Amino acid sequence: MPPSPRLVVGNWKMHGLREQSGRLARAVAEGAQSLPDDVRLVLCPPFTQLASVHGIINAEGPATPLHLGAQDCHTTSSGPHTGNISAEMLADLGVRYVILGHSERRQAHGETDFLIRQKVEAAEAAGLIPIVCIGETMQERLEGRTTTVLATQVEGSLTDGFTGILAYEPVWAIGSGTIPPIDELERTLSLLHGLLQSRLKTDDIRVPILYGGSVTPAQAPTIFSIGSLGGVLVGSASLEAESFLRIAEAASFRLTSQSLSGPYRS
Ligand SMILES: O=C(CO)COP(=O)(O)O
Repeated sequence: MPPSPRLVVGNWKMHGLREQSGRLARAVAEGAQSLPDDVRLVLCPPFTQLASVHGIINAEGPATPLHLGAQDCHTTSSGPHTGNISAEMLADLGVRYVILGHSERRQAHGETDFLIRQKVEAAEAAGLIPIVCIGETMQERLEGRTTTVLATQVEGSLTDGFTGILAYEPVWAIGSGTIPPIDELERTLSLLHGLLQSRLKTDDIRVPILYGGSVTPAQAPTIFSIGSLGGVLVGSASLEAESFLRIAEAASFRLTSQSLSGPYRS
């Protein structure tokens, strides 16, 4: 059976005014048409650009490998929550994916695993695919607590029948220009697969695991040499069409077919 397409997700964070966002989305949409068919792209612009980016993606027609994602949602579908956006509102706009529990939200907005799980429930109820971020800080890593931290986050942030996407983003790697040593990353992915098995009480894990943190065109071939990797979550390098598309090209299994026998690919 051919492997599932890899996902290359661009998290634009709080970047992008109308003109620049439009230019970036159009360039990505155009480049996406010539990508290998085992790669899918997701653009996650700020809320203010979702509608216009949706228009640009839609203009490419239903067969486009490019989809729309948001960067957060509220736990409920509507109500007196000034300044918040619900999963239902996102779905209504044509959004398909939503990033939840990003470390920048965990740290700057005090988001807990429990809150994130409630958001995951809301996203699932609205028909969105949640991309749940987890990852250890440098201090936790130095204290040898990575496994415990990841186990707690997987246990607390995911719903019982979770069918979304898990993104492993070591906090210390984000924006640092550094990625974990590749053998360590491979071991962590294997660990996460085991944690998913016990959290979801099944050996048949279909949850793709993405890596995020300083993914660049230069690092991408090394990262994608891990056959079991479901894709990547890209920050800064997604703000330029050329670098984002180069990462997407490197995601194709055609380049990495020799390493497809990863430790837990089913
Ligand atoms: O936080 C990230 C994606 O969600 C990663 O950001 P960078 O790719 O800029 O390190």
